[in-house]
Amino acid sequence: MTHHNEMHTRGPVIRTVGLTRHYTRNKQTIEAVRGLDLEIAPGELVAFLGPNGAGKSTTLRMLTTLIAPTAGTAEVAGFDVIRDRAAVRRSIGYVGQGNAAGHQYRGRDELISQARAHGLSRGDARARSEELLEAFDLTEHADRPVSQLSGGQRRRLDVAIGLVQEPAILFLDEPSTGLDPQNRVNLQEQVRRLNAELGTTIVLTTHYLEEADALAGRVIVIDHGRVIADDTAAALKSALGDLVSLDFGSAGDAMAGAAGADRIPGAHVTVDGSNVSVRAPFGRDAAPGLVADLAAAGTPVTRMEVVGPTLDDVFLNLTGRSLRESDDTTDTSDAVDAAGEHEGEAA
Ligand SMILES: Nc1ncnc2c1ncn2[C@@H]1O[C@H](COP(=O)(O)OP(=O)(O)OP(=O)(O)O)[C@@H](O)[C@H]1O
Repeated sequence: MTHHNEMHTRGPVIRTVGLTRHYTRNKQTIEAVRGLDLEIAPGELVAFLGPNGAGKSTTLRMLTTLIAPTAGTAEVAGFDVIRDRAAVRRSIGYVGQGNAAGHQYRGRDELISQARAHGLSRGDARARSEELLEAFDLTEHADRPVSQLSGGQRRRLDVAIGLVQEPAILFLDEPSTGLDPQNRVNLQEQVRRLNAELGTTIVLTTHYLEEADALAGRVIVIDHGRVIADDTAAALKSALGDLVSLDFGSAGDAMAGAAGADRIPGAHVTVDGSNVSVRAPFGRDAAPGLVADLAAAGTPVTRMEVVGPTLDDVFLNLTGRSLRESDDTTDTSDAVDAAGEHEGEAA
């Protein structure tokens, strides 16, 4: 299969320079996105990871031409999001947080007609639609009008509609929100397949660490409208390193343990009573030697635990806040204005 949209560039498919978006609310300026410089190459699978309100959706909405930047520029598929809006739109697929499917149509018809509208042959459109209905547990609901589907079923149909179009570049805004774990797995599989088999460039937003971790080749961590980290999940995590927790028989032994741990390259050591925590790249590899040395010195470790870093640890290290916590807190403060410009979000 080939793409139906030719791009007129060979460089990055997405490039932003100083991309900025402000909102004005109650005479106050909200700097939702603050000077984003990004380059995304063809075929990349990128996750924007960040808490609620970080600016992920706003970024996606600018890249998909739904809202205009306040400042800066963005090119998608080689086209400027302001000057060549129509060309950008022809090159992309987008699944927003709202609903895409028309109410009166049956799910299957909606899928097939979207596939046809994006250039698939009648046969391919049918086959691909059935495949996606199956993948998202929608087969038995496919003949019901969309208006009669539950929130979760509609969400799955929306994601399926985004995937059926087979665009060169696909934007998914929190595609897994509202999906149960099994459907999340199905979604990830479908996204991975589009990326691998068709070379589709995929940019998705998520606040699920596990999803960014499992799915994306590249994780762009966004907080307060800025990029605070941009790398593979593996690189982000290994730069932070493992957490080694050591218990000792006494606080005195722990002090000796901390002194030993300090010699591990890149170690960040904290002591709490008779416990020593060591955060260090390759901490897992250094731990056995440290334990042996301490035993030989007469200050033995009584219990050791090694925990690999998570993306949440990465976020915590960069911001001083947990991604999960900041999620909750921002959520409440934002709730007041939730009715803003957003498309009606599925409950
Ligand atoms: N239409 C709007 N009017 C005013 N402020 C807005 C509007 N849309 C978003 N904002 C504000 O801009 C900031 C960034 O919001 P945005 O939706 O881009 O974040 P997000 O990272 O996508 O979070 P979420 O996961 O909740 O969608 C937030 O402070 C939000 O309240």
